[in-house]
Amino acid sequence: IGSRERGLPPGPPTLPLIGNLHQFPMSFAHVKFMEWAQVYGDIISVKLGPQTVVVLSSPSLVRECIDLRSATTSDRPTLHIPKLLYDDNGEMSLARYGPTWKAMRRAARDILSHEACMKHLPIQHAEAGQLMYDLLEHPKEFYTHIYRYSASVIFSVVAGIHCSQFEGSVVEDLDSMLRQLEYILRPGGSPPVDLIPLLKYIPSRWALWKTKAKEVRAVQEKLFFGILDHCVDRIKREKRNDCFLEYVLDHQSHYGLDYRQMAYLGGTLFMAGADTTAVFLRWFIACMVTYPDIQKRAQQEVDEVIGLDKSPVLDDIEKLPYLRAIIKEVHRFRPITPTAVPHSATADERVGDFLIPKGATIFMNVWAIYHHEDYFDNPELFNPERYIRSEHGAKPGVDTTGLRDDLMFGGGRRICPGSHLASNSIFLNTMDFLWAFKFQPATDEVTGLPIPIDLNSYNGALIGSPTPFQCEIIPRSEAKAGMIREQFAAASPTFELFEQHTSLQDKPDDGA
Ligand code: HEM
Repeated sequence: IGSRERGLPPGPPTLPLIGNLHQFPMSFAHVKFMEWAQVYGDIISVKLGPQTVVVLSSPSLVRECIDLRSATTSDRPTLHIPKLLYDDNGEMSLARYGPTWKAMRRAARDILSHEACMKHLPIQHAEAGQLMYDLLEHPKEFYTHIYRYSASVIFSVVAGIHCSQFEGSVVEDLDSMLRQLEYILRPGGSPPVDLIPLLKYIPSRWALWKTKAKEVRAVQEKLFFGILDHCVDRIKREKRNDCFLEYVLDHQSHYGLDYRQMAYLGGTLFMAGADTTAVFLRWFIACMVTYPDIQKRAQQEVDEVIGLDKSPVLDDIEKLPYLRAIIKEVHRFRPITPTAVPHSATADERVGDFLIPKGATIFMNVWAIYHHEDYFDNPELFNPERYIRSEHGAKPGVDTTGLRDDLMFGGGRRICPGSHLASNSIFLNTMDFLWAFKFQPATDEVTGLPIPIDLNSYNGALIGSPTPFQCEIIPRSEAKAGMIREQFAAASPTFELFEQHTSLQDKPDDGA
């Protein structure tokens, strides 16, 4: 036990019984995996006791193992804490590859496909308008405004609930639950139960992680069931607003989902969709503040294409190659989920000379691929120009097999189903931001000097959010500030299609 079996990809030397357990990174896993890839190659294996972890660090390997062989590499590893929270298949993004996951995935696709997302554009536009208004009126709280925006888009589309404010709304409930979840999943938050299975049998009174998991489970149940109950109640009151959960309730037997699975399908979408888009937008702002010349050039492009007397619409993005290059570069430079979400193999797979054994956990190290010197010139430099020069931003003459601009959304059958909704938000918001505002460093009140943003400072968890930073967000003209206020006021009829109450404790207005 612990030693690397014959045929496995190479990796760091192992110790008897524990393998590489003593070296396995508890945070910033993408960085350690990349260091190992630089020594042992683009496919490595790491032993955690008897368990094998394979890490892929080249686009062609991701294509071969994750995309082309997705029939056998689309499972998820079973981990102790997620199991305490969701049993085996309760939560779609961690569910085993099987009938329950397939049913949830089919339902999610019906609301998140490219075509379906076109129907969500009016609410995305209206929400984007509120975000602009909030940034205009209270720019210092931009972290919260961005989070409210991205969560409220998902709540509107999935549950028909528009949250006009963070405080006292389901957005705040979701945020507080996600922070509790992060707490129990944090590195060192529990002993290595998955690696030393005997620990699972420690009685709850001595195993704090079990108590905490129970608490989070209860909070999630209250939130997810509360929202689904709310949709049922709305249908009964004949106040439908055509949200996704109403549709799933109507087609329950078609999807084959029970009440709990429907509630948790909604919950998965809230959890997977809110933080991710918000994190991208924060990185975008951080990069614009840090690189004023790039910001200026993008603003020139936006001004030329969109003009001064109208605000951007989604189709404008096609005419903005430089902004599209910036978006790709932000995704490359600071991928939101640097190691994606691990897959697991359901059969032995041979890759070149190596074996990926059945049951192995497979990471695609998006970070290592996007920072690979064989593919990208000076990968640590934020340089959108690379995407103007070549399609995937790669060095000239490099074999780009498998290099996709959407590697940050994962791959194979588990690829992110929310990518269209997320990309539409990102296109709309970044055009809006550049059209309306100038982003610049905050000023240190004592020294009077600009406060730089440290682009290397972020949390090393599954989602790599930049450490909270300050900046100044200034309207580019009074005329634009006026248009933002007018557009926000004009969005009221769109918001009225959704429920306006912001907390599950509030009683919805039944029009009686
Ligand atoms: C920029 C924003 C986003 C990024 C970078 C992102 C990234 C990812 C990644 C890397 C995965 C794992 C894919 C794999 O296993 O290969 C994933 C899965 C998932 N994402 Fe996203 N995501 C984003 C936005 C969203 C949004 C807006 C939603 C929902 C509306 C969403 C819903 C999901 C779900 C449900 C899964 C689980 C899929 C499965 O296991 O079958 N994501 N996402």
